[in-house]
Amino acid sequence: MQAAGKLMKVFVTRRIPQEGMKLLSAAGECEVSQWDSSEPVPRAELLKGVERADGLLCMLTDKIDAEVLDAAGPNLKVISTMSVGFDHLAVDEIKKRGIRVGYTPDVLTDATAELTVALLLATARRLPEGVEEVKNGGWSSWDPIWLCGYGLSGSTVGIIGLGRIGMAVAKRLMPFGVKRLLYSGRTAKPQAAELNGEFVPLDTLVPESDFIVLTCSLTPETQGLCDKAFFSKMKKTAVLINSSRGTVVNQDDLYEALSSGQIAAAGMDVTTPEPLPPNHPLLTLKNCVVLPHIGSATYATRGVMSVLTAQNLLAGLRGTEMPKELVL
Ligand SMILES: O=C(O)[C@H](O)CO
Repeated sequence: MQAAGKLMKVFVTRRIPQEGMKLLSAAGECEVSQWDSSEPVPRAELLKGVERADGLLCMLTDKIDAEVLDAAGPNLKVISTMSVGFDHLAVDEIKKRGIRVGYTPDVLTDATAELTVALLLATARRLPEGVEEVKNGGWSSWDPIWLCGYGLSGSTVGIIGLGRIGMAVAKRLMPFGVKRLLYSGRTAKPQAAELNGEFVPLDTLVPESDFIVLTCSLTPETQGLCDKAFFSKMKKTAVLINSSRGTVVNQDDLYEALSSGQIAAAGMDVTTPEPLPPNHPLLTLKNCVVLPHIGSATYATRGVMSVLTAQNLLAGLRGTEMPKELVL
């Protein structure tokens, strides 16, 4: 509990939407210091900023490990991340020290699902290539065999990780005339029944899907899941979409699969590293569409995420129930 009149020390690792910052200052309970930049906080500044902090408001770009927790010291009660993913947090270390964690599930589901569908359509129907051809004079006439791609109608869609976002993606794709919805993951999901989703092993999903969508979390089981062996089982006409985490895909193997025609195309909103260097081999391929991790990037969603992150932080500081606490 806060001693009377004493402000809790909070470090915010980035410039965030003002709704969230307003909430923190309106609470009048914390002394906030902030890395006030649109670039990630350098490691040395993070280690300095977090010293003696009671609360840390961080981003998915900040690696919160034992070194950061040691630098913070024993006052740290709460870490509130402005993300639904938490693979950047050393959960075991955090749990050991009794620090609570807040995160932002649900509020970004619709925006992320919408972007995933947009990326799938853009990749399958070759939109970036088409736009480029219009600009560079490559469009000479309407051509019966030019810039053909793959459509969803009558297709089989395979979703790996049918959680909140996976389900929202599936709901949006079915009205395009998808014939079969397959999904793989740890457990069968009762909610998949409303879409006639079939829970199948990966060995079935991979060879039978026309579109494979990755919406799983990054875990030891999913790290490097999409590798040479995985791509060799996919249809040559299949499209891979990744809106989970970059390291679920082995990018060297993906490059091979795309450049050799082993698979048709890939659309990735997440990469390793982020940002992907502009000279990365994947960016030389026409059948690879890469976005800069913008799944949740609508004005409204980012505003709501910042508010929820601030609410979680304040609740953690007060020792009350958080709107969205990660159960460690
Ligand atoms: O984990 C998250 O929150 C997404 O990847 C970005 O919004």
